[in-house]
Amino acid sequence: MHGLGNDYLYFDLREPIATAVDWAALSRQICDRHFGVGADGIILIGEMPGVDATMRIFNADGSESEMCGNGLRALAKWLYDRGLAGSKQVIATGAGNLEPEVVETQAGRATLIRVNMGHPSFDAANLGGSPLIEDLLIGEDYSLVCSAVSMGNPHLVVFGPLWDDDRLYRLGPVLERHPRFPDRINVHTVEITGKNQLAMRHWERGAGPTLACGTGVAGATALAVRLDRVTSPVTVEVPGGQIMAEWNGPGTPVYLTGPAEEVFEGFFPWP
Ligand SMILES: N[C@@H](CCC[C@H](N)C(=O)O)C(=O)O
Repeated sequence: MHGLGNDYLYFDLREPIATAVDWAALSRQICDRHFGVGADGIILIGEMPGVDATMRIFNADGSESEMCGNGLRALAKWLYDRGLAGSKQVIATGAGNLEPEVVETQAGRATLIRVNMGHPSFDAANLGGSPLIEDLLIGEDYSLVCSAVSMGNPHLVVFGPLWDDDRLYRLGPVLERHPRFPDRINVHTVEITGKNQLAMRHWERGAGPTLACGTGVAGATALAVRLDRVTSPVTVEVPGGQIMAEWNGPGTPVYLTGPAEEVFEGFFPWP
């Protein structure tokens, strides 16, 4: 399934499987776009009392993340389309219990999902001591003004004209592994394109360039509102399409509204 081209392979683990699986290794292997199926990561669907489902996400390089915004919308669609949950859901993630709601359907299938993504955190402690904005030194004599935000997972935002491929592919991996962020970080170039509009490109931790990053959109929108650069609601243009983000300031959660699509279903031959 995918949300705006940010694609994941989902494993339904509500019935436990007999084999012990190295999920990190499986993710690396199956997400390879030439030697595997190809995806930005894998998502494990599980069960737990009190919620509609649980979700774990591994990036294509095998690293595990706390959360995935596009992946969560697609999981909500999966549950809804199969009659496993209603339109208002609660899904347990590494970033806490989050609440997707199916807001549009076609022929009984979810097409648009609005998600309460939880509260953004600009708290220094979440990002290895990074303040809201700083001059991040890259190499010996080059620095970038960056902002950092956590949506359960960490994001670095660089406001300014949208980076071209050359800049994204050069700076993305360097910033992802900047020593300031020992757990690595998702990197976003963000251009303010209107009072209620942003354009973004992403270099994701563990996945590289992706067509969309939901938690990144949520975090960047909260930062842009907090810095008085846009007013909520905000339409965000990402390489894979458009998504809507809302944030009404400190003490309130970020909401994201966007599509999700299912591409195929199959059976995995567990050894
Ligand atoms: N694409 C996702 C985020 C996936 C995890 C991320 N790469 C990380 O390591 O934190 C989204 O839509 O939020």
